[in-house]
Amino acid sequence: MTFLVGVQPSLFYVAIGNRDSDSYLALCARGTVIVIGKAFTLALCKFLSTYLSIKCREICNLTIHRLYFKRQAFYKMSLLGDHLDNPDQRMTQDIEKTTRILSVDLMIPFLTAPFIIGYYTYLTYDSSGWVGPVAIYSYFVIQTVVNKFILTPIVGLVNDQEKMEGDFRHRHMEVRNNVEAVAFYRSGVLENVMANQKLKLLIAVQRKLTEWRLALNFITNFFDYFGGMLSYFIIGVPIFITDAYNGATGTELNAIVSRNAFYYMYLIYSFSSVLKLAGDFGELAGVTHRVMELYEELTRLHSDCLETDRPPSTVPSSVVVIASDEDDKNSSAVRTIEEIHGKQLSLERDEQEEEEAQYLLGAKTKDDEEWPDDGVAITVDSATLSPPTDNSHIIIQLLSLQIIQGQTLLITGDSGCGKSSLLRMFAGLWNCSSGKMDCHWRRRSQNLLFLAQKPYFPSGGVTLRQQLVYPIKALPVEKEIPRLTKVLEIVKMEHLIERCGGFDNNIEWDWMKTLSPGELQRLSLARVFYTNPRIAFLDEATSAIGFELEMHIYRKLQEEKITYVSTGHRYSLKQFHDMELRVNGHGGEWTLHDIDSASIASRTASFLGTDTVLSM
Ligand SMILES: Nc1ncnc2c1ncn2[C@@H]1O[C@H](COP(=O)(O)OP(=O)(O)OP(=O)(O)O)[C@@H](O)[C@H]1O
Repeated sequence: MTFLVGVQPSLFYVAIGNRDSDSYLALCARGTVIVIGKAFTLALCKFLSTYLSIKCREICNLTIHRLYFKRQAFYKMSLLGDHLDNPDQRMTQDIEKTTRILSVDLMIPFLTAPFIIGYYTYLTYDSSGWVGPVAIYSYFVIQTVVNKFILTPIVGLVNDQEKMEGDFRHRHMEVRNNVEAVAFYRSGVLENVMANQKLKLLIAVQRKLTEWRLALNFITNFFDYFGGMLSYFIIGVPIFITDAYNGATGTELNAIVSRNAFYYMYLIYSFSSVLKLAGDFGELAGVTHRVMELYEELTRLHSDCLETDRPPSTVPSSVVVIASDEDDKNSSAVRTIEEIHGKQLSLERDEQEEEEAQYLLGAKTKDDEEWPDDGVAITVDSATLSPPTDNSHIIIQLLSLQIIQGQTLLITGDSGCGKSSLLRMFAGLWNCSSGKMDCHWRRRSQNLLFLAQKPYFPSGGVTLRQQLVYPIKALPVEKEIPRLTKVLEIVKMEHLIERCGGFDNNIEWDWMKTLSPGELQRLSLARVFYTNPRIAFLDEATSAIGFELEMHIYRKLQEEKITYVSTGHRYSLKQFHDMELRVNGHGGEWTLHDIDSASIASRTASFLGTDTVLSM
């Protein structure tokens, strides 16, 4: 199409020069059709390449999501992957940029360039002999060498700029997530200074990049415009030096000059376009590097997997269990991943994937029998625990104990002694540095449910039902309503039903910011009553709740026959536990002993009504 559009003026020169009105009208009609064709082709190319970039983005994002959400990789990455900045930015922006530059900006020019350059080289040779192609090719080589020198620093700077952008945005996210605390501290000025520091770093890199781009743009524009002149230098060769068109009339010469100029200019333009892609390549290299770093880090984390209670097959990141009543279990168990979540995209489809999905749906898997069940959930044998990033800090030394269904355990100790860290070890998030910890049950929420110290409620159109059944996925099942209402009544949060406009109303407000800390803790505990796990691990789960409500909740846990392992500071908690593990926090010392619940209950009774908090 470009060729037809390009030679059209030379045909006009002939028709107009010969005063041939019939040819002139025919050329007008032909020109219109060609332009329509060209416009349509260009629009179609853009459409297809954009479509391709969307598809590529989907594939890359789904692949990285799978690795990121699989087996707590996101946790390990935030804990151990300090050298990898802003994984969220890499997933949300860098992948989009990579696929857009690759598919929209680079692919079509790159695919078509060899054909265009080959064809126009032939046309140039045909009309000017070897002088034309040699001149244009030499011109291209010089341009490439100059570009190369400028492009190398640009790649590094693009990489830096992306990192600074991420840090800058992260600073603002942090303020947004903690608006209330910042307002209470009245620390707006300090936050301003810290945000400005990040901004300054970003602006400095952007300035440098802009300066290098000035040089790049100057060189590119210079070669662009000089290319226009070069085509006329070449046209002069057959006319003035080789006398090839001596016999041509003025009109014919006009047509020849117009046609040949188009050939040479288009060849030069094709080379310039390929070189202009160099800028895009620089940017592509910068962002692709960031995406690949993330991919490699995630692959490394999985090759070095800490989790041992699950077969090493990949658990599809988006597989979650549908809330179902007992009698629904069998029907939900036969659902495939596709039925539940729509088509899943998986590059390395795993044989065990379906099996894992069934396991998460509550169906028995064939190796379920391999898991012994004598009521012992966890055995810790001479385990020494340190934070993963600091082996010299010993939290607990040579700990030996068993977590058994039916036997409640209270972990006590001063703040920072390592109570939450022990739960991290039980949950398989941290490994013991020596000794052994075996989890005899599959770590799923129906067996072992962990409530973190800081409650978590996802936001963005999540319904009350979904919050209650988290971490499983809820479908609107009418008959579950009495059960959900009962669960809310236990934690005295039934007023939420009205506030949320029912169980299935999409809530737009931020749960974490709107509900009080006590309400958030009560709603977390509602999840325990809903899930009804065999053992619940409660990390200071009642610290923001009044004394009486705490007693009520622990009594309900006992009524529901849910075994629990709690951490906490309140003396009153002791009466609800059989054993106490006291962590001393000095070089990892600890003591484990039975609790005489009866005497503690009578002592606690004397405090009742005063809501006194006593340190243990
Ligand atoms: N990711 C981490 N990297 C390094 N050290 C950590 C990490 N997380 C916790 N620690 C350290 O491990 C120790 C134990 O922390 P942990 O959160 O278990 O205390 P805790 O007993 O639960 O405290 P609190 O009662 O205040 O909740 C602390 O000294 C803490 O600073």
